[in-house]
Amino acid sequence: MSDIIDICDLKFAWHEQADFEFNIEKFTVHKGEKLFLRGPSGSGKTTLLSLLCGVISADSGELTMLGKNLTQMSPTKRDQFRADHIGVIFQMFNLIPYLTTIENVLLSCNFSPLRKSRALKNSQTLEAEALRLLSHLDMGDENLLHKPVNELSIGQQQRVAAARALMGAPEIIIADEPTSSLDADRCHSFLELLFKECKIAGSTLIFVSHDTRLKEDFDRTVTLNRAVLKNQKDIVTISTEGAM
Ligand SMILES: Nc1ncnc2c1ncn2[C@@H]1O[C@H](COP(=O)(O)OP(=O)(O)OP(=O)(O)O)[C@@H](O)[C@H]1O
Repeated sequence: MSDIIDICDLKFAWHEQADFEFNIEKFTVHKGEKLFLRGPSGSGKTTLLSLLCGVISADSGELTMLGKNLTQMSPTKRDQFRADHIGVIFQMFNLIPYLTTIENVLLSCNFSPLRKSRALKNSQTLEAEALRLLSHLDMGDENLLHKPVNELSIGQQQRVAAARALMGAPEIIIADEPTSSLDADRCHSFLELLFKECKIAGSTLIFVSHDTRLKEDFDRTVTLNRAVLKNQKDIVTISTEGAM
């Protein structure tokens, strides 16, 4: 299996005096993998996702995605890289409340001609592709499509956020605790839909959750460990369960 993400000797601290430092010797994610990322509160899950999304940059080391070293890119190039190659599902979904379901899904293509052209390979128009994805996620009902998203239930908003992330078939989907506000049944059915769509799009999934019951459904579990060291800094390392 080829690697889609490769981290080598990466170091990151929020600032010089911070009591928290990332120190990742080696971390790889394979193409098409479904990865479950866990760790106690404060262990750095969101920080790692921010590094992967290029919102922040490592202090040293290498973070290579799709063969490109993000640590050598300018912030503007990283923003474009994220728009082209990464679909993000946020914990609070980050939908635009006054826009409709379909308008929110179309947003993904606004900043990426690449994703726009990929979406148009699947369907004749962007609207048709958004509708196709929303239908697969059980959100194709005409009444729901044209409703402002702040009038949708949490479960419905979550599926709109998933459709937005999947629009234009990005190579990587990053999901930051998207199921935290769902009951067990709805959580399971959401995961099934997400897995199915990632498979169709050929996307690699990195999924953060505190709910370790979900990990059985994933190819591999990665745990962030925060170790308190004598020099007052906590160093975060990574350990893995499951086949590499
Ligand atoms: N913007 C920031 N500036 C300074 N320190 C930060 C910032 N964001 C996070 N931290 C610190 O980095 C460490 C890791 O935080 P992070 O949010 O990545 O953990 P987490 O595992 O996602 O936690 P949780 O599960 O509670 O969301 C914490 O010590 C936190 O205080």
